Amino acid sequence: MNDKTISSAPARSHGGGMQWFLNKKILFFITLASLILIPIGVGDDYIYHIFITICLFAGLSTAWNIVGGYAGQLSLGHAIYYGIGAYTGMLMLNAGVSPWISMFVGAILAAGVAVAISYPCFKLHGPFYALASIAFLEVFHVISLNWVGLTGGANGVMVPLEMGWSTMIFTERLPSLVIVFGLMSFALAVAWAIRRSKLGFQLIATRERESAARGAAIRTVHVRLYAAAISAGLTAMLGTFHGSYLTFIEPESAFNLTFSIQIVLFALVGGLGTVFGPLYGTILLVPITELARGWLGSSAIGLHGFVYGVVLVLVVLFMPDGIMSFIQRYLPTSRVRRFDTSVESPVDHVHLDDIRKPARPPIGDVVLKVEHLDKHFGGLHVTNDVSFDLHKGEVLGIIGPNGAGKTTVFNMISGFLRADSGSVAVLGEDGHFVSPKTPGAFARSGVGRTFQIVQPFAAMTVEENIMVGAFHRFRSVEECRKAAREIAYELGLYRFLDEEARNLPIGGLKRLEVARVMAMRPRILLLDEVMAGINPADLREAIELIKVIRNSGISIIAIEHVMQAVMELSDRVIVISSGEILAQGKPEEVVKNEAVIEAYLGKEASDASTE
Ligand SMILES: Nc1ncnc2c1ncn2[C@@H]1O[C@H](COP(=O)(O)OP(=O)(O)OP(=O)(O)O)[C@@H](O)[C@H]1O
Repeated sequence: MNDKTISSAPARSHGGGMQWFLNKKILFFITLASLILIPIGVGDDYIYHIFITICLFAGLSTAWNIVGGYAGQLSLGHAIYYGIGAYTGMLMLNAGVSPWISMFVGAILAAGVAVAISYPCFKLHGPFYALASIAFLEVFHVISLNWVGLTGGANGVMVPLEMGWSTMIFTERLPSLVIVFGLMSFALAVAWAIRRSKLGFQLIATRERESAARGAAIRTVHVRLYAAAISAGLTAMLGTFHGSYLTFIEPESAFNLTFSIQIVLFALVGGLGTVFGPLYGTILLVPITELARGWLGSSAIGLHGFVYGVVLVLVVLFMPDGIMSFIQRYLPTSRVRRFDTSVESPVDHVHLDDIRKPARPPIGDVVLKVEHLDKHFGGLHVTNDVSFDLHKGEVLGIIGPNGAGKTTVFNMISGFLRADSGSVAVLGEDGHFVSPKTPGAFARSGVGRTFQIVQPFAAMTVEENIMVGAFHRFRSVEECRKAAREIAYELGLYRFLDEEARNLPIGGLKRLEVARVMAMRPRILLLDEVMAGINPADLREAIELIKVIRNSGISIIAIEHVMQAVMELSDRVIVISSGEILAQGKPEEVVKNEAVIEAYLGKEASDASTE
């Protein structure tokens, strides 16, 4: 590995000339300070109320964004958790318990409810998940209306007006502003920390490509449940505060769909999945609607809906990724880059001269046993009694006509498909064979795979994509980042570290696919047509690179149509045709096999392959 070039670069930063007076961080701190200082400076109760509302919704929207933006689960039922927090606070205050305590009780209750609701619902995606979340909101609305003994039914719950910090009820507005500002800042800090943590990487990877995330050993359901619980807990804490602020709560306002939609809207307008987008979205929308309401009075009932609609249309037209994308485009970041992509070398090419080229070790014992795999899709018998072994350090090529069932076999030996019958056993690190069942279990037992149709985490940078794989091996973000840079360097992706994966050309995406899997440090590597569609120069590099990987002792199974690669790399070749193993043996033998020539290669290709 070439650490020297990677880590010794001088620090430099993004941005142009205006960085000295305004960047994203400074804007953020000015914004936060304004939320406290403007109302204090103006001293007007109504302005205080507007700023309290901004902080409340910014906090709620930030909390929602953890599950809606990071995890990509479009919940329209978040008022459930707000309502749970508000009712818990009110009921416990009536029983003499301070909101400072009930806030945490409400958060725990809401987190529990979020897990119970989300677990079955996470199987639903997009609009179906949104509809399910609305249905649950309605259930809570109906329960709160009818459970009169607990919630007071339609009459709601009031609290005695005992002023003070212990009850969170004040005659002045400033203490309420300070509390809600603190809660909003806490929500922002949690969202910021999550985005930089392993959980944040895993949530976004899950949102972008669930199958690739599962292949990288991410427990996709677990990470989304953590997100749901954290998001619900934060929402409930803000609900408890708001209950005390209003001193009254009833089902219509607590479990309200419009309220839920407002929370989502602020995050959408600000920038879905960004840390500070919900804050800016709220700051844009709440004052407009509140001021319009104040100026137009009762003649403007329902006006906020109109205002939201207009702003949403404008944002979709002019800032489709939200206000944050606008800020990111025009304001430099103060982030100091920890690597220098200006290194002189042609880093868009593989550094075959620089990277370790260990001598090839002898082929070892069996590391993977595939026995009698059978798979049907409806009436189609896709895999019929497929059995083979893979040895340590061996490269096994799989070839065959389109639709022969090669990828289906891959899916069964990486946990993405269950075989109808047959078994797959992987040699574990402890020297015993295990039979994993899920993609995560396969990954944990050392099997890493690429996908025929590349599966990048499009909205993440190249570095982040590779880090997602590295999290399988390393705990700390910095260790993962270092490992990701080293692998990016070796695979010729270093110059693109900061580039979003969606901007890479197909050759780059193929490399990224391999890089992510290599970051998992697999002992068995499954490559599904990684040479397809790349140019001859890249093909040469790719073949050499796979030799380096093989020489490091990793066992490889490669589905490949590019015969040059098959012939040069494979120690053994299996030919699959119509779901069955048609032939197997050394590459030079297989290409002369009459049945293989007939079914797959054709006479000319066979002659060319043996030349
Ligand atoms: N989920 C599925 N449901 C139904 N049929 C499927 C499914 N997946 C694959 N098939 C079918 O199974 C057969 C084998 O597909 P598979 O992708 O395994 O072939 P392949 O050998 O990898 O082909 P190629 O070289 O074109 O990638 C094809 O006829 C395909 O249409």
